[in-house]
Amino acid sequence: MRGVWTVEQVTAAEDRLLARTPDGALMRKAAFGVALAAARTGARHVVLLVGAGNNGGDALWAGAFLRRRGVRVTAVLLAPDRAHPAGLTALRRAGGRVVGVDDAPIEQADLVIDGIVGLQARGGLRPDAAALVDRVASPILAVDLPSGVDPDTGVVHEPAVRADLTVTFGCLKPVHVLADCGRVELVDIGLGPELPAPSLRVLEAADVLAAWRFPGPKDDKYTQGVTGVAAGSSTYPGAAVLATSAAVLATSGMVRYAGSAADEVRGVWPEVVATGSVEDAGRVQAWVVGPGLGTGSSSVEVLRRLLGEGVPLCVDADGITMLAQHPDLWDARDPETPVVITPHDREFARIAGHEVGDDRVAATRGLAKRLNAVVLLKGNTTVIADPDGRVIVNKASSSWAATAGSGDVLSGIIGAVLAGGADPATAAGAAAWLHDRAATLAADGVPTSASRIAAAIPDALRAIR
Ligand SMILES: NC(=O)C1=CN([C@@H]2O[C@H](COP(=O)(O)OP(=O)(O)OC[C@H]3O[C@@H](n4cnc5c(N)ncnc54)[C@H](O)[C@@H]3O)[C@@H](O)[C@H]2O)[C@@H](O)CC1
Ligand SMILES: Nc1ncnc2c1ncn2[C@@H]1O[C@H](COP(=O)(O)OP(=O)(O)O)[C@@H](O)[C@H]1O
Ligand SMILES: [K+]
Repeated sequence: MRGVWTVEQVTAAEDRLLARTPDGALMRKAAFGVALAAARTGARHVVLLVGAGNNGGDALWAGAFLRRRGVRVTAVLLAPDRAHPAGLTALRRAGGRVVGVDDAPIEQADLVIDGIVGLQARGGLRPDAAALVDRVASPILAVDLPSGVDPDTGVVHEPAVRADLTVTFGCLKPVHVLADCGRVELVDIGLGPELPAPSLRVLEAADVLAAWRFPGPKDDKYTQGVTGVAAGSSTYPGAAVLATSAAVLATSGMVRYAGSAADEVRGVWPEVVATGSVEDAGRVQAWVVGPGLGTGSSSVEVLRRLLGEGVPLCVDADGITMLAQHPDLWDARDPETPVVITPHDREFARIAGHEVGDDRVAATRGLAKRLNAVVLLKGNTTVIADPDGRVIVNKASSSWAATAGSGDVLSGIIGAVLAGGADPATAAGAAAWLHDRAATLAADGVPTSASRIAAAIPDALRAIR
């Protein structure tokens, strides 16, 4: 698990660290990390874009270190009267060239270092900076974060820098897990002891494995957690097959299916215990409800019944629409029963009563608190919020999951991990992580489909075991 801290948290921690470190030491440490990363690219001529603050200071100091290694360095000052004085002196002493915007040798650079703005960034690039960035054809190394991208929300305020590599300091900030920063390198500046509990978390392979339930010598088909799937309709039997497939492939215990697509499900998966209705389904340890289910009165009653069963529930697709249309459905639920809802943006708007907006983390966190449910907001970056305020973020490794029915697969995986007994937010996070890997594996560089994503679940799991 990796932690992510907001600008406010980082700034407070840096203030405490600054108070007990010699003047300028932190910046030089940070800048040295930038210089090392720049040197590793093999660039012979580095152009620094230098803004008014400490972010520009980092770039200037990095330029000084690079110059001492024999690299040609030209600093372009965007705010000449406010450029970091010590950094500027260091660069000049090392033999670096300093020019104004009009003389920027952008086209001659092998590497451009973006020191325009850092943690204090507000809005997009100003016109003079934007005009320079527009001319860049070489790789760009962003200091701390790509300028023009909001540090806390990851919103890209055009025009913005598109970085190939971002070198950040002390800890990851939200921008690094919410936006495209290229490859992200973290330089240790000793901030760790000053940091509070992280604002966001990113799961790693080991966390995903730990959330999964694998059979041991004492297990049988029931003890690993039975997953129930209530999905599909005569119009959408495919959703039932997809969600069930994912549940079958994600766990080795038992999967029950209840609904009107029992024949279709049985035809694909003879091992699934399929019945026509949830009343006849038998006991499960978690339910997936909603994909392709429809929103008519009988579907509403299915959802009401399952919300009252007292087992963890993943509510997706039509299930979310029904919760939005009939808020009284929540009354059927014991508030202690974990519920995970998995909206995409339009479903989010339906159930929240407002658009997601720019701050996807805040929106997801707010809805989770209001509904007392885990909310998984889908997209290229999936945000998972627990009602207690904890948030997991999963940035996709590819966009191949943007294909019809892949959400049904995700809900099946979530149900399986929930049935295995994982904490609901962790289950949702681990499922999103694995779903993304399965999509990337299934695609292998060319378009794929939801069935293939489901079929790649075992390979995705095998790759991390
Ligand atoms: N505080 C510390 O201990 C450390 C800070 N470091 C660096 O310091 C940076 C933060 O420095 P600052 O607090 O000086 O702030 P910045 O360098 O982020 O911002 C500088 C100025 O740019 C202005 N600005 C905001 N948005 C802009 C935009 N879109 N275009 C142009 N200008 C804009 C701001 O109003 C501010 O006055 C970090 O990102 C990091 O690079 C590092 O040296 C590590 C240590
Ligand atoms: N651009 C994207 N990059 C990566 N993953 C994506 C992207 N767009 C959607 N996804 C993922 O694909 C799945 C789509 O789910 P959903 O919108 O419910 O589709 P459907 O209703 O067709 O099943 C979600 O897991 C979502 O996070
Ligand atoms: K920057």
